[in-house]
Amino acid sequence: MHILFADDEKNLQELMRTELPRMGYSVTVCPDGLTAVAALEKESFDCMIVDLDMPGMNGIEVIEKARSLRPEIEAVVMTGKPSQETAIAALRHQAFDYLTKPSRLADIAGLLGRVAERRQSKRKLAALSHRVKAAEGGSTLVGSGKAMNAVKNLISKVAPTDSSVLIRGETGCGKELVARAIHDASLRADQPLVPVNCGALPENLIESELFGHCKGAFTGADAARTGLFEVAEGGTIFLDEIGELPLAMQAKLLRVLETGDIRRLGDTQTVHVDVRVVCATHRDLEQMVEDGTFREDLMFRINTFEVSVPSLRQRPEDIPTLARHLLRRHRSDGSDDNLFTDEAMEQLLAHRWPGNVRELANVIEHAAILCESLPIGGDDLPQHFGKRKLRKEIAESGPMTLRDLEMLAIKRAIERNDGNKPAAAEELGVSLKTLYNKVNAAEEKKQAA
Ligand SMILES: Nc1ncnc2c1ncn2[C@@H]1O[C@H](COP(=O)(O)OP(=O)(O)OP(=O)(O)O)[C@@H](O)[C@H]1O
Repeated sequence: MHILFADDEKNLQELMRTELPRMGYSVTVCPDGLTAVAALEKESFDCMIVDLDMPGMNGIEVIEKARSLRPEIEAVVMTGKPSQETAIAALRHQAFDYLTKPSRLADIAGLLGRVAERRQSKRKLAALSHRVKAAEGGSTLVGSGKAMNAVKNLISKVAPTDSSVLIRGETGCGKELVARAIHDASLRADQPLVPVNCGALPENLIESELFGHCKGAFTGADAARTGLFEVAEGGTIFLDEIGELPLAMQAKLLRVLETGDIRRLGDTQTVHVDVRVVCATHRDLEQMVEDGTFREDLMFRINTFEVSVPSLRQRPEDIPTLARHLLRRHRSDGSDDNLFTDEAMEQLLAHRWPGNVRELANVIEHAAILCESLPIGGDDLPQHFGKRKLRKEIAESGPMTLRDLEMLAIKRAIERNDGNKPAAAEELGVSLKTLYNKVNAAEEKKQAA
């Protein structure tokens, strides 16, 4: 670590000049606050140790200046006249620690070891966030067709408020991405966004996951655990698949949303949390209310605003941009305006996408792996796109007899299997003999005609 040491005591300056390098750190020693600020303007430091009482500019003023010049720096305050006021001032300026003089070198070494650990954790966290972002593909909502623009417009209006939002849409259409976009455009953007998949949590664990538990609250609760509502403090909790929440939990969630107070399992005290709630579902909540499986009061509480994310079928105009964007998650080669052949793009546009953008993302990943050099061609797409081609041919061919239809399916299966008839028969679920009989019968019919 590179350390800035600022103190007007000459003997301390000398001591640090020799001892800090012996501990393995490089150091710049300054005799007063103004020189320290000048050093901060010139280079970056991992940590600064500043004396509180220095001529010209005191330690707190130096820290204040450092916060704007080098926001990442860890600050340690040193003083020969400790007082409650100076300790509070140091805390307010987010000082890492507060040392009283005279300090033992062993204490300073221990303290710098802790600073180094914190720097390392911060770096690891930054690297992890970077990896998570890369894996999730960032939070950019791709799509500029009318339907998607309406969604973006609504997001920009609701994001800055603190209202609850209910995001609706088919599976894989981008509900979580919309939740991220709402969080990122809100005043809570610097605080955590905590996604919870209510459908993936076992019923007996939901309460402790959301609200936490005390040690010994139930068999197996060997240690206290912080719930996700507390983890999201100051930020947003995203309750995905809210329709899957059991009725008993719905009642508890409603209470939390109304009071902002949570109670850890096994605790007698409540804790107040400041968390914005964004929920999502692909289920028909109104129908669930009618069926008695979703509480009406909870539905009213969570849907102050509703954002409906269109299915991919409803916005085919976004498929080319989305396909290019998703391909760029895996491939950086090729030229942006020639990433897919016309045939491949036609197949993508003709598909119905029941799994929406997630299905498109999977298809593109598959193609990105298979395709050696871009553009992606029709053959790089998964096999079921061939079946889709069949559906398109049927749709376009006008009236057909059942026999014609059967022959078309046989022809395409043989093509797909590169002329391998046993494989085609297996795919069609018939014996090889039946396949030959049908092909021969069709040939005879053709010749007779
Ligand atoms: N408009 C979009 N722009 C870019 N990527 C998108 C878009 N919509 C969805 N995706 C991508 O598609 C995948 C699925 O999206 P997401 O998880 O947000 O869907 P979901 O509706 O929350 O799914 P589920 O219903 O299964 O919870 C993700 O990889 C996401 O990045």
